[in-house]
Order: sequence, then C-alpha cells, then structure tokens
Amino acid sequence: HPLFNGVLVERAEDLSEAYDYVVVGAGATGLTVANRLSEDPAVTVLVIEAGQFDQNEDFVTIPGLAGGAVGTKYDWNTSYTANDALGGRVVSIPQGKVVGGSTKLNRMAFDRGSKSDYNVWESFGNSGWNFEGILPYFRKNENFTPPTEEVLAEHDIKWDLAFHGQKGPMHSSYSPFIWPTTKNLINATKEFGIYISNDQASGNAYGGYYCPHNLDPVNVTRSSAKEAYYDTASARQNFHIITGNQVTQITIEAANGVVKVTGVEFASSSNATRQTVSVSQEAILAAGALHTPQLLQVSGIGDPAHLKNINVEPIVALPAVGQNLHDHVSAIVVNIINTTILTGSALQNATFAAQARQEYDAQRKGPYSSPTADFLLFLPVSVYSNESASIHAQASAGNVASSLPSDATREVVKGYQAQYDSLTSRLLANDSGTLEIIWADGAMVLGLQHPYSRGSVKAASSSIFDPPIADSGFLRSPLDVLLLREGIKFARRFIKSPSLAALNPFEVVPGANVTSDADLDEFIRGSVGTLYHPAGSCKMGPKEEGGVVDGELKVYGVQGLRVVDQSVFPQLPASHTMTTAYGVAEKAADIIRGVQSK
Ligand SMILES: Cc1cc2nc3c(=O)[nH]c(=O)nc-3n(C[C@H](O)[C@H](O)[C@H](O)COP(=O)(O)OP(=O)(O)OC[C@H]3O[C@@H](n4cnc5c(N)ncnc54)[C@H](O)[C@@H]3O)c2cc1C
Repeated sequence: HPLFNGVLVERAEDLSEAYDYVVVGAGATGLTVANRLSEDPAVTVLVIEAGQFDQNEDFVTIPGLAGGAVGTKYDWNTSYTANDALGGRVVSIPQGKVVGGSTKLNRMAFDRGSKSDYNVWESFGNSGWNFEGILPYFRKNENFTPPTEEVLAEHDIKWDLAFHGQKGPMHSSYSPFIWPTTKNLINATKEFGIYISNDQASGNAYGGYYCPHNLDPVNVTRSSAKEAYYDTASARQNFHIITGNQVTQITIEAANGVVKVTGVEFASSSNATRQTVSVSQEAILAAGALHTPQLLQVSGIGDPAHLKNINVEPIVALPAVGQNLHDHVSAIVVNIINTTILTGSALQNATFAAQARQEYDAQRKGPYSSPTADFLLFLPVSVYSNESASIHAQASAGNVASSLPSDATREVVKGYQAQYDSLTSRLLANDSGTLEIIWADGAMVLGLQHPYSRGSVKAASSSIFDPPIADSGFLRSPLDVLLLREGIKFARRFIKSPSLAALNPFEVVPGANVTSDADLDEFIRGSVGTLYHPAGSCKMGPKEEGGVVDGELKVYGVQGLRVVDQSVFPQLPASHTMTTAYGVAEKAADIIRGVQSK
C-alpha cells in the first residue's frame, strides 16, 4: 500500500475507504481495544482521536508533576453544569484530549476496587461481570514490578503475585520515593485499628493500602495508554490512527426493520468538511463518559423527546442514554502542619525544587519520582462513623427518585432502585470503602466512593462541537451530604491520633468555627469537587432497567455498535477508575473476538 509506511495517517484523504473496526477515541479503553483487535493482521482497525500526540512534556511524563496537563491543550477543559445542590456552583471536570486520553492527565493512582464492587455489576443483570470474571483482564493489562529494596527497607509493603500480571503493557510499580509524612499516616491508621490490606489488587481494597502507580520503574516516568497500547502496535500495517479529528456522527442505516451502523463521520473542526469512513464490522465508542453519550445522541440514539429538542431525527429510542452519570464527589479538610521534615509543598520552594529536579534528572530518585498518594484509605461506613445504623435507617426510608434527574424514565428509575437497595445494604457492610482519604501534607481529600446521586449527559445541540451538558448530580441526594459530613468529623478525630498530632496540625479548612451539622453541610455544598471519575452514562444492564448496552457491550437496537469506555460501568468501584477502564476494555476485546483469556 503506497500510503502506509507508518500507521499515523496525517490526512483524511489517505485513509482506507473501509475498516473492519473504527474506534472513537484514543484514550485508555479505545487504544486497548484497537491494539487487541489489530493483533490479527487480517483485521483492519482505525482509531479516530480528537486530540493530538503529546510532546513528552515534563508535566506529562514526570511523576512529581502528575496532573500538570490539566488545563492545557491536552484537556477538553469541560465543566459540569451549574448545580443547585451546590448553591449554583460550576465544577470543572478535566478530561484528556490527546492520544492516551485521560491517562496522560491522571494522578497515577493504579488501584482496583474490592470484589464486591464488581460482583454488584453481575447482580444488576450482567452475567460474567464479577471480580473473578474481570481479574484475568486486570492481569492482562498489567506489568507489575515489586517495590525496590530501598523502599522496602523503609516500608513494609506486601504484594501477592497471584493477583498481578507481569507481562501486560501497562507498568505498575511503587514510587521509588515516599514522602516522609506518609509514615505518620500509616502509623495513625494502625493507631486507629484500621485494617491494612496486604495487597489492594486481591479484591480486599479497603482499610488502608500502599497504592501502586502507572509508573515505568526503569525510566521513572508515566506509563499511559499511549506507551502501553499504541507504541506497542504502531508497526502494524493494519492499525491506523488519525488525530486532530472529532467524530461528528455514527452513520446508521435503517432498512427492512434492520438498524445497522454503516460508517463513521468526522471533521477537524466545526466548519471543516465532514469526512466518512465505512465500517465493515463495528463502530466502537471509547470517547469517555461525557462524550460517548453525546455522540450517540447526535447520531439519533437516545430519548426521542430530547433528540427532537436538538433537531436530531430519532433512529433508536433509548431514553437511558446519558442517564446514570455519577462521579466521585470530594470535600477537603486542610491542616497546616508544622514540621521540619520535607513535605510536598517543598516543591514550591525554588531551591528545594531545583535540587530535587537535579536528583530526578541524574538518578531518577527523590520527590519528582513520586506522584504522591502512596498510601490510601478506603473506609467502610462503620469504620469512619458511629452513625451507620442511623444512616442505614434514613436510607431505607429515603425517597429513591429524588436522587435522579426529574426526566429519568420508568426504566431508569427501576434500574436505579436496584442500585439504591444495594448501596443501602452496603452501608452496613465492611467489604468495600465508602470514604476514600487521600493524604497530602495535612490536607485530607475525602472522596465519596458509592454516591447515591445521579446526573445525566445531554447533547446541547445536534453538533458534536458544542460541549455536552453534563449534570454531575453531585449531592442531589441528602445521603451523600450526610456521608461526607461524617467523613469530615472522622478526619477531625483522625488528625488527633498520636502520629498525626505529632505534626502539630492546625485546621484552616473548614476551620475550627465550622462545627454544627448545618454549617458543615453548607461548607460541603459550597466546596465539593470531583476526583475525576465520571462513569455510568451508558450503563451496561437489561434494557428494561435503563441499560444502554448489554453484557456484550452492544448498544440496544442497533447492529455493529458497542461502547467500551467508562460510561458502561453500571456503578463506580471504590477506587480510582483507570484499572477498571482497562480491565473492561481488555474483556471487551475478547468478547468482540469471541475468545476468553485466563
Ligand atoms: C485529572 C485526572 C486525574 C485522574 N486521576 C486518576 C488516577 O490517579 N488514577 C486513576 O485510576 N484514574 C484517574 N483518572 C481517571 C482515568 O484517567 C480514567 O478512568 C480513564 O482514562 C478513562 O478511560 P476512557 O477510555 O473511558 O476515557 P479517556 O481516557 O478520557 O479517553 C477518551 C478519549 O476519547 C477522545 N474523544 C472524545 N470525544 C471524541 C470524539 N467525538 N471524536 C474523537 N475522539 C474523541 C478524547 O479526546 C480522549 O482521548 C483521572 C482522570 C483525570 C482527568
């Protein structure tokens, strides 16, 4: 073929006319599926990505600068819509717009949820989607490296190789440098009698645990979907990628009662000419939890009433598209700590930062080698609150529909009822964390892992170039406020543990004068943000329970169309989401190929 001496296709005119599979989005899930499908040289795969390749900027590659790509050209710079439950506040929701997607922006916490977090997916009517069913795919994704001798001399980190992969493309390893106050945190955890998990990967990802990172242990740089799944496949002549182009529509043909995908339309900007490629087998959506439902809607798949409002001809009536959006909402308690030892904020000191940078450049060691968050807490309700019985009673008596947007249909409410019941029973369970605590030099970020509230994603117009209207739903349910309020009270008790008290903490946020429940709730509503984990907006589940895709990730009512990204999670796990996104995508690739990994 004259055109393909590499697989990066610079000009749309140079693409083939048709591909077996066209993947929308080159993030965590899109690159995973494209890589696996193109292992068969007879299968042609095209990935279309809105963003560009990054240039290995320091803020992308250096662990100590993780998150630095937020707000740059590699970010969609999107926001959730103004939220009444937050006093009308707008919360920004960064999302990767670059080859590698959000795995180029993320904070590099590489952890899994607990067994029960995945087993509930199966209980919602998704056969085979349980911890055991995803575990082979967690392993397939992972190239695990145990901690260095140097780290082990200081830290009692344990791991169980039975739960890790060592041949996968994504590096997972521990920071070669762990900030000193992490020890105070670990000791405080012990002083509080909190369970410490030997290895979060085992499905016991609650209590406290050392958290691995998506960190290349040799170069001590970020390992992203781009290095893991694009670089390793870029020599394949049957794997093409075009960047800087946004998919504008999935073209669908409805004839003789059969509704079928025929092609994918894309353009480099809103006023550029639309191009099309034909799809021989399937279009695979991996545009992320905010953009995938938007793309379905502008393509005529969604709630007919909404589609008519935005002048899109309905082709498949699937009102659940965009519903069930949820995210890990988070509050923060900040203590100034008085300590002479090194802390994270030290990197803001120019002299210290310059020395640290030298150490990193010369030896790949020191503060810049850590993305922080080396030890995380995921606390069941009964561990962080004495009120679990009363919270359970309130939830049991609660109004289910009030956690949902007002336009949720009967099917959506029915599916959510099952989630509500499950969330409520888990208030009394000890096998998954409800509250995450991320410690950073006296600041404690408190993330609600099993929120009740649900929002929705809606295309704002028929143009994909108009950002979707994403209602986070944050704090729509008063139970979520209550669970966070208990979290703040816990953080205040926890900081008094001997090992944290030794740092002479002084609370500045919310501050000593904020103590009554009413004041705490006002603080929570006025300040919460996100842990960047939007999911659930094209839920996997039975159609009559608000499912958008079935257990094979096929979109209901149309042939040749799957969703493989984070929007299919029926419910968020209690963990950061990248490993779950990879696990789902690895499993999706096997489902599409009709094989099963062990
Ligand atoms: C700031 C931040 C910090 C995070 N921290 C962590 C962390 O520490 N640990 C963790 O586990 N997870 C973290 N995450 C989440 C993690 O990165 C995601 O779980 C994961 O990347 C989701 O994969 P995805 O494939 O669903 O979406 P993405 O990786 O976001 O990929 C979607 C891709 O689709 C492209 N796209 C969208 N629309 C179109 C279109 N119309 N046409 C073409 N392309 C399109 C996007 O540009 C993007 O490249 C973080 C995320 C962010 C943003």
